[in-house]
Amino acid sequence: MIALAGTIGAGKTSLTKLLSDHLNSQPFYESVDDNKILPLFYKDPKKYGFLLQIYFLNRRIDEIKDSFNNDLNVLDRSIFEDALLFKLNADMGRATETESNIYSSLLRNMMEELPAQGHQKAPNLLITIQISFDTMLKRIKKRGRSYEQIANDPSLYDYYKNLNQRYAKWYQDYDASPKMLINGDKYDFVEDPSAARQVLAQIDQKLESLGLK
Ligand SMILES: Nc1ncnc2c1ncn2[C@@H]1O[C@H](COP(=O)(O)OP(=O)(O)OP(=O)(O)O)[C@@H](O)[C@H]1O
Repeated sequence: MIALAGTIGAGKTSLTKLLSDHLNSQPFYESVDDNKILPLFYKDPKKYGFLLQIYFLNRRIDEIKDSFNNDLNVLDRSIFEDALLFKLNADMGRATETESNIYSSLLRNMMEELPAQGHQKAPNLLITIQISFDTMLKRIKKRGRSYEQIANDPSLYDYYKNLNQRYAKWYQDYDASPKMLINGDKYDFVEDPSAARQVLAQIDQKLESLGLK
């Protein structure tokens, strides 16, 4: 499968739709609107941080299991980014060291590739959409999910800034599969059909070089 990555508002969900239509494969979306824990987490991150991670971990393992049968199925977020988000939250004092250690060890255990299993759990390709902090703020505002708005909670500004900064290093260090970057500032694939075509061409080229297409 192909997994999309990128910060909040990067356009993962939109690219999942575009790409799965283009490849004639199945998209896998993690529904944000049905997530009952997310608004609780934004209200009280210290209390709900760990629960939210366990929720996401469980959901993403489900997605991996459901999507493995086609190398070109598209997941709208990779499981590997959750660790980045959780580390940020732990560094901000929203999770204890014990919670953080248990999460890391659980993730490692769940993602371990076993010789007898039919398919690897890591994606065949990770596509990261990179956007600037400015674009991130604009997209979050434009989308308007109330609990994500800085206008309602000014402390989110620093959270988002820190998250955006951490993505560059996270991408550099990521080595669980082949990977590629899409410039989400330069290519507005949601609003501009020609940018969408260019992005799909870049991805096609990468898939061909990996023998997946
Ligand atoms: N592991 C996590 N820890 C904390 N919050 C998370 C985690 N994963 C997702 N979220 C939160 O869930 C919400 C949805 O995030 P996500 O980036 O998956 O979708 P999105 O914002 O719709 O992305 P896109 O616009 O790229 O499709 C955000 O508010 C984000 O902060």
